[in-house]
Amino acid sequence: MPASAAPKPVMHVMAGLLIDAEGRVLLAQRPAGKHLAGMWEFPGGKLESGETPLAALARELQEELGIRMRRAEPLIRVPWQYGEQELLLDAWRVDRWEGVPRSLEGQALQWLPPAQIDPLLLTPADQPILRALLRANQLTT
Ligand SMILES: Nc1nc2c([nH]c(=O)n2[C@H]2C[C@H](O)[C@@H](COP(=O)(O)OP(=O)(O)OP(=O)(O)O)O2)c(=O)[nH]1
Repeated sequence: MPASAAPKPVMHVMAGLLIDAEGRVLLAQRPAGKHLAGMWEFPGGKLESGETPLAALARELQEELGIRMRRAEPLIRVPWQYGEQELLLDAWRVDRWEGVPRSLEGQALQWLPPAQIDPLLLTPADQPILRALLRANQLTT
């Protein structure tokens, strides 16, 4: 099989659901010119080679929002496919951090109660993540 026909490796993407004291979650808007531009997502990004998932999440939150992640717990892993690219979207709840999240990469940010998020404004792969968050919240209230 020619190298070009080899399947692309699955892309492992970390997504951090920052939950504030009022139970709101932080959303970031994907910038113009990128895949899924204009859609809302959870801050995060791809693992770099040799990086552990949690180290990658902590790095992305530092780079994008300027915060130091202090506590995270796994929420759901969502296998997805965008065109030829297979993805594993690895979503964690982050409920403790240092610093005030701010936009360091020009992305719009907003805090919303999960029940008020319109799933259609999220990337398609984030819709199962939102459902998992709403389910988890129902179990704890
Ligand atoms: N970070 C993040 N990516 C997501 C989410 N939902 C979702 O479908 N994705 C997709 C969008 C991209 O196709 C892929 C990886 O996103 P990324 O943020 O690391 O990469 P990017 O497209 O911004 O590109 P790059 O400039 O960082 O290389 O994951 C999400 O909630 N957070």
